[in-house]
Amino acid sequence: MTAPIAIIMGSQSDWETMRHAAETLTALGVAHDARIVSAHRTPDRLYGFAKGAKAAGFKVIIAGAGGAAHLPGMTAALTELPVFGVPVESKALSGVDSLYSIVQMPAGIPVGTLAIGKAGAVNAALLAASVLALGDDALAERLSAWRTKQTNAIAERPEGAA
Ligand SMILES: Nc1c(C(=O)O)ncn1[C@@H]1O[C@H](COP(=O)(O)O)[C@@H](O)[C@H]1O
Repeated sequence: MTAPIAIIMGSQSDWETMRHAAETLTALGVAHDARIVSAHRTPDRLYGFAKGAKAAGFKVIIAGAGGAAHLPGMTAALTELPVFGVPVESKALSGVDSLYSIVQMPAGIPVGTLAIGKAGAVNAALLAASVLALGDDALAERLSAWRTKQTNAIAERPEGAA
């Protein structure tokens, strides 16, 4: 059976960021499939993946890319599955280029755009899991437990305070 969530990224170099989405999904017990797909460098692979994603059984796509980050938008243009875009932090412009490339989609082709970098990758995974949890009570409970654990890990007083 195909994993319900695809994590795609434009380059191997994005894995350092996108692995945080994979690790969050693993912590939630959600199966996922990570792949390198580039609108620029492997356009045929992107077309085949995005056109076939729904039939393959994917429910949500997380797409991370940096710089001229066309991957999330092009993926959304080719499938009606929900697409969450993660702007990868670029060297030249610190990810602002990635963010702007992903966030300003024209009306009609939506990409849910997250924050730049690790926080965006983690939150993309949590959002994707929330979508799946609408039809999966056991996952909804695991998500709730994940939140509780996070809350409990935060101390009430800062270390070093008198
Ligand atoms: N933005 C895109 C796309 C795309 O949008 O199709 N394909 C690769 N890239 C990005 O190029 C950056 C540099 O890639 P390299 O490190 O391979 O040179 C990566 O962040 C990747 O996401």
